[in-house]
Amino acid sequence: MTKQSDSPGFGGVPLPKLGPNEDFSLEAARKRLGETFEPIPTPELPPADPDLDRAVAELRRLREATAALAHSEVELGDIADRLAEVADLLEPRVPSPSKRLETMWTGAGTRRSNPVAGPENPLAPPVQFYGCDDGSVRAEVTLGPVYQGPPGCVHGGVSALIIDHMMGFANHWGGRFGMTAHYEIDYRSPTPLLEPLSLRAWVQEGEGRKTWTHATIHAGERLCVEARGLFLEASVPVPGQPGTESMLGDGG
Ligand SMILES: CCCCCCCC/C=C\CCCCCCCC(=O)SCCNC(=O)CCNC(=O)[C@H](O)C(C)(C)COP(=O)(O)OP(=O)(O)OC[C@H]1O[C@@H](n2cnc3c(N)ncnc32)[C@H](O)[C@@H]1OP(=O)(O)O
Repeated sequence: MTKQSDSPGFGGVPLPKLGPNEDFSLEAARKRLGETFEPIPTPELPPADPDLDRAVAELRRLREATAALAHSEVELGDIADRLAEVADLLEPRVPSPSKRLETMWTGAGTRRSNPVAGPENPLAPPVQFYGCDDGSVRAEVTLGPVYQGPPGCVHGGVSALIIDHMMGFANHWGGRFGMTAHYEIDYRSPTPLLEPLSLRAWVQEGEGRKTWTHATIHAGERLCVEARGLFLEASVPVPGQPGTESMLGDGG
């Protein structure tokens, strides 16, 4: 894959080291997370086109940059025109949103396109999860200003999004599946932007259709967020495939 160009940052503030720039090799991850683990045994997840992930990674750079446009010295009219040019080029050539919902459920679709870990989704940080021997899933991520809630801190809803997804992934790692039926979150201390956050989730208990799962977000040693969720195994109709139902968990 072509390396994403290094960004000098905007307005003199270095950009956070977001997912696409990180070294996701197993060795690097082991060093970062400091434990014995293997990556989630997903099938190979190659992009449909070798330049796909790079194109979306560039969109992420734009996302961070546009979030800072209001306080920049750039000529905004020119920027708006150039961005419109790219959008005009893309829009007529990409599938409709409903068609996209169908392709998301083929092959590695949901894993590559979900809003937390999907490399194909510009909204995703993206977070790369690893499955550990102890049954938990872990990840490390640094979030930038687009995810801000309180001053300098991650928006609570963004933490909830990440937590919901990682509990789902923990279920998957634990061989259990389900729709989120209920979850509760305690925000124990502010969750900082621009600092590495350690994410962890694990299945606490499973019985019949029900799975109870826990998750935490730490900044260093400090606990920022903890959550408990109840997941219920359920079949969901798959877009574009009438009569097909997917048990959550087999879509990747
Ligand atoms: C999604 C992508 C998957 C991709 C997979 C790729 C591979 C894996 C890789 C990566 C993992 C990705 C992870 C993604 C994570 C994202 C997860 C989400 O965002 S899910 C969307 C939000 N959730 C909904 O939209 C549910 C909406 N709700 C429903 O559809 C239903 O309410 C449902 C299915 C949850 C339950 O409905 P019923 O009719 O089946 O349940 P009843 O029969 O009423 O209850 C069964 C039991 O559960 C209890 N129950 C039901 N709801 C409860 C609740 N809210 N709180 C407490 N208990 C509840 C009941 O009291 C009952 O308990 P008693 O059997 O009597 O003991």
